[in-house]
Amino acid sequence: MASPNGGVTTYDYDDSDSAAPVRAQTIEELHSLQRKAATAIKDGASPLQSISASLASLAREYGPNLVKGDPEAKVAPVPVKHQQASATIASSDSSLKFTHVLYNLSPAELYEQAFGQKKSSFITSTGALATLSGAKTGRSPRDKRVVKDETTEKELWWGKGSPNIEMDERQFVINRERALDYLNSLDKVYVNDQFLNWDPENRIKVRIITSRAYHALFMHNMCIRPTEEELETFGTPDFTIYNAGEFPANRYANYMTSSTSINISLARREMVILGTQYAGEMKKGLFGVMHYLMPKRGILSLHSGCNMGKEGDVALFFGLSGTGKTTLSTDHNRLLIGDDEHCWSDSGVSNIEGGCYAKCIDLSKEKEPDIWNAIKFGTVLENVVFNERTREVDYADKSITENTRAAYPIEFIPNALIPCVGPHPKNVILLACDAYGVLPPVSKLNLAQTMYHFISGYTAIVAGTEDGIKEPTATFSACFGAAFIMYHPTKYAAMLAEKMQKYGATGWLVNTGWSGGRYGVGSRIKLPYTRKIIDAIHSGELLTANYKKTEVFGLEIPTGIDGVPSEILDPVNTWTDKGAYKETLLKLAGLFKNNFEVFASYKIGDDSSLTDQILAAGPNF
Ligand SMILES: Nc1ncnc2c1ncn2[C@@H]1O[C@H](COP(=O)(O)OP(=O)(O)OP(=O)(O)O)[C@@H](O)[C@H]1O
Ligand SMILES: O=C([O-])CC(=O)C(=O)O
Ligand SMILES: [Ca+2]
Ligand SMILES: [Mn+2]
Repeated sequence: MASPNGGVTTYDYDDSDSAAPVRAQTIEELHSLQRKAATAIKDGASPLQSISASLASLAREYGPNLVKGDPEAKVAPVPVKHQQASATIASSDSSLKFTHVLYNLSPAELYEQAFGQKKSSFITSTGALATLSGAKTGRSPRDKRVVKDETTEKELWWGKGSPNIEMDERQFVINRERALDYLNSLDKVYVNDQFLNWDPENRIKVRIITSRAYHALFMHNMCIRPTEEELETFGTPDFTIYNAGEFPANRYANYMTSSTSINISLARREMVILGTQYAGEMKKGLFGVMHYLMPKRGILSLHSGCNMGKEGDVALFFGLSGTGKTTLSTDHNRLLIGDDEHCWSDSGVSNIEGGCYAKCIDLSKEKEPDIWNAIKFGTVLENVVFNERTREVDYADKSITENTRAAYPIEFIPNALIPCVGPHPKNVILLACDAYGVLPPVSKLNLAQTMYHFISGYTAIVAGTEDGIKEPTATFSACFGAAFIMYHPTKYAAMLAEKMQKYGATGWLVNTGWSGGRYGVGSRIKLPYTRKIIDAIHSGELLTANYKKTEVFGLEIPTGIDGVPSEILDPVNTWTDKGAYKETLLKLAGLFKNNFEVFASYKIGDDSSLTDQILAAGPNF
C-alpha cells in the first residue's frame, strides 16, 4: 500500500471507514438519535384531564395527578389542571403523587412494557407475546355482578338461569373505589381509548384502564383501533373498564363470595374488575354491555362468528365456547367479518370487535393455516407452553390450561373484510359439539326448530383430560350465550325469528362433536368433513339435497354430501352398539326436554302460533 506519510505504512483495521462517525458525544446522545419523535397527539386533544376524571375517587375532591409517558423516561411531571381545585393546596397524600399514563401505546411499546413488568412475558419464535393470565385461565361467571336499581330491576333478566347476579349501587361504588385506589397507587397505568361495533351509526366508545401491559395489548387487538384523527376527537367514553385484576376483591364486603369480582353498573356505564387477570373478562364484559344497549335500538347482538362468500352470501355461526365459531368462520375461501360477537341491524351485520380470540389447543398449521399464520408479532398468546431455548410453542401442551388462546387483530387474517360489515345473513348455522355423539353432523332446520335450538343453546364438551375418561356433560346456555345476555332470552329469540323471516335466512344445526359413539368410544368429527359440510351449506348444494327425518329429534338430514362419507350423516350408522345409541339418544332428548321446561310458559314475540311451533319443535319420544 502506498504511504502518504513518508515511508510509514498505516493499515486499515477499521473496515467501516467509509461511513461518517456517529454524531454523538455520549451514549445517551446516541440512544436519543435512535428514536425519532412520533407526531405528538395535539395538546388540545390531551386526554389527561378526561382520564383523571375517569380515575377520580368518588370520596375525594378530584382525580389523580397524571403525567403522560413512562416514568423511566424521566420527564418532569406537570400536574393536571383541575378546574375545581386550587392548584397549590394538596388535600390528600394521593393528590401529591403522580401516576404515569401510558395512553394507546403501540404493540411494540406494549411488548417492552410487558417484558419489564412480569417475569412471565416472552417473545415466541414467531414473534407473538406469550404471557400468563395468572391463577384464572377462564372467565368467572359466578363472580359477575350487575347493579340492580329501579331501572335494571324492571329491564333485565334476574333470578334462576339468569347470568345477572345482583349487587347494589353502594357496593359497586365501594368496589370501584378499591380498584381506583389500587390503580392510582401504581407508578403507571395503561389507558386505551377504542371503539366497539363497525356499524358507524352504532359505534360505542370504550376506555380501558389497566395495570398490565398485556391487558392493554389484548384490548388493542380485540377492540376497534382508532385512527390518530379519531383519537384526537375521542372525547368522553361511553363505557369505562377499570381493570384492577391483580388486586383482590374484599371478601368481607357485601355480595362478595370470593376474591374475584366483576362488577357492572349500566347506569354509571362502568365495569370494575378485581381478583382475576383473565383478559377475556374484559372482552365478554363489554359484550354484555352491547347485549344491553343494542336491542334497545332494535339491533340484535349475537354470540356468533360471521363470514361472507365472494357472491356476498353471509353466514352466521352460533355456538358455545369451543364449538367452532372461530375455526369455521376463518375460512380461506371466504371473507372473515368476525369470529365471536356481531350485531344484526336493519342494514345488515357488523362485527362488534376488531380482533379474534382463537382457542389454540392442538393448533396445527395444516388444519388451521390462517390462524396459525396470524400468530406473529403483535399477537397475544395466553397460557401456552414453549421451548425455553427455541421459543417454539408446543400447542399440544395442556400443562397450564386446556383454554390456551391467541388474540390477534382481525387484519392478521389475510381475507378479513374491512370494515367488518356485511349484508343480511343467508344461513344461520348453529354449532354444537355433541360429546354424546348422537346429533347428526348436519341437519336442516325450519324456523321453529332453529328457534328451539337457539333458545336451548346446547353443547357437551368434555374438558377433562387428566383422569382418564370423563362423562360428557350437557351444557344449555340460552341464545348460545347465557353468560352475556342481559334481557330474558325470549327477547333475543323473538328478534332472531323476526330477522330470519324478514330476510329469508335458513337455519342449520351442525354437530362438530362426536361420531361413532360417545366420548371415550367414538371420536370427534374430522375438521375437513365439517368444512365440507359448511361448504355445502354455503354453496346451496344442501338446500336441494335429499333429506330424511331422524327419530326422536325430528331432524332433517341429507343423504349425501360431496366429500363426506355418506354413512356418517346418520349417526346411528356409526355406532356399533345400536342399543347404546338409542339409550344415549333418549338420554340427551330428556336433557333437552328438562332444560326447555322453564321456557314453556313464555311467549316468543307477538306471533303466538310461532311460540306453539317452537314448543313442539323439540325432541318427541
Ligand atoms: N370438526 C370440528 N369442527 C370445528 N372445530 C373442531 C372440529 N374438530 C376439532 N375442532 C377444534 O375445536 C376447537 C373449536 O374452537 P373455536 O376457537 O372455534 O371455538 P369458539 O366457538 O370460537 O369458542 P369461543 O367462543 O370460546 O371463542 C378448535 O380447537 C378446533 O381445532
Ligand atoms: O370469553 C372467553 O373466555 C372466550 C369466549 O369467547 C367464550 O367463552 O365464549
Ligand atoms: Ca373464538
Ligand atoms: Mn366466545
